[in-house]
Amino acid sequence: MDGRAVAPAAGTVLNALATGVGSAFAIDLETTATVELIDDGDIVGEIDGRPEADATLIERCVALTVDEFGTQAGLSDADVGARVRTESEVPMASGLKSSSAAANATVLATLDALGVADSVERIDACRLGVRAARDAGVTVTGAFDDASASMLGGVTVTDNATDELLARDELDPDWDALVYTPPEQSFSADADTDACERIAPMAELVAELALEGRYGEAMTANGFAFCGALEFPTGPLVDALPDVAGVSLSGTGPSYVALGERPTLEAVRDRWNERDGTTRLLATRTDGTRTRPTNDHP
Ligand SMILES: Nc1ncnc2c1ncn2[C@@H]1O[C@H](COP(=O)(O)OP(=O)(O)O)[C@@H](O)[C@H]1O
Ligand SMILES: O=C(O)C1=C[C@@H](OP(=O)(O)O)[C@@H](O)[C@H](O)C1
Repeated sequence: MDGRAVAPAAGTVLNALATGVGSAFAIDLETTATVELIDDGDIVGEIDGRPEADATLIERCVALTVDEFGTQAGLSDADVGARVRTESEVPMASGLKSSSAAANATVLATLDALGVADSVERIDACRLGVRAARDAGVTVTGAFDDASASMLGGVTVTDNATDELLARDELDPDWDALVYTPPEQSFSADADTDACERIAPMAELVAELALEGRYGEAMTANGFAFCGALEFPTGPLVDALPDVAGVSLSGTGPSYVALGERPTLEAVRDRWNERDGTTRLLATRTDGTRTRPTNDHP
């Protein structure tokens, strides 16, 4: 039994490391997961092109999904094994939610392989991936904000302490996303959480703006606050202002993301291109994670 699913990456409106409340939006960079269920009891993961990277997250996603839904699919989970593989356009540990995209794609691909993808609510599938991320130790809060944006598309606001969806909305359809990724990596699990918690009053203001639908202003305030706490440069934020709708450090960095109309973002791209690293102009996504036929290559 084979399954396949594809999930988008996301950018940050509000980093949840200060208060547990976070907000993110889906962007058009994708991770595809392929799951083959077999009966030898072992679950083995592989990350395309990254043999050294840790596949625990995707292995745990398959295991939890089979535990939860295998019986409904008529399987006895004791014997269920799997080969799971991800192929990804999302740079890893760069603040663009590679872990959420990998987890969502893997959970949905497993549900697809079990033949139950259409009978499981997407938000419940998302919560399974968040559990796997906590078990694999790749997250601080569980990152339900990032995971829900990637699973549902659009923009979400969540409370990661309770895995509650506080809001789901669509961004201005005229906005695209510009993403600048410096050459280094920054793993969420290594972030300075004490420094983030000190800026909780700023995060509370950002949450208010986000819950009023003022996503652009929210993310700019988030950007300056978290660049301060996590000691990332504010230069890329200033490069993008005042013309963009919003600009922020994405997650725990090192990427930055701006929202706005395409001509504005093209001008910012010229400035960000003078910095070391990669700049991408991407669509935002209103759709989230979805299954894909196994013969439909990415
Ligand atoms: N394509 C992938 N397949 C499997 N696991 C992945 C993939 N991408 C990321 N991960 C997991 O997520 C971790 C990175 O998560 P994190 O530090 O939160 O970065 P990000 O901000 O990109 O989500 C990696 O160490 C790996 O365990
Ligand atoms: O691990 C976590 O709990 C989180 C990590 C951060 O994202 P990145 O994984 O992109 O750094 C942050 O934006 C998010 O709100 C919560």
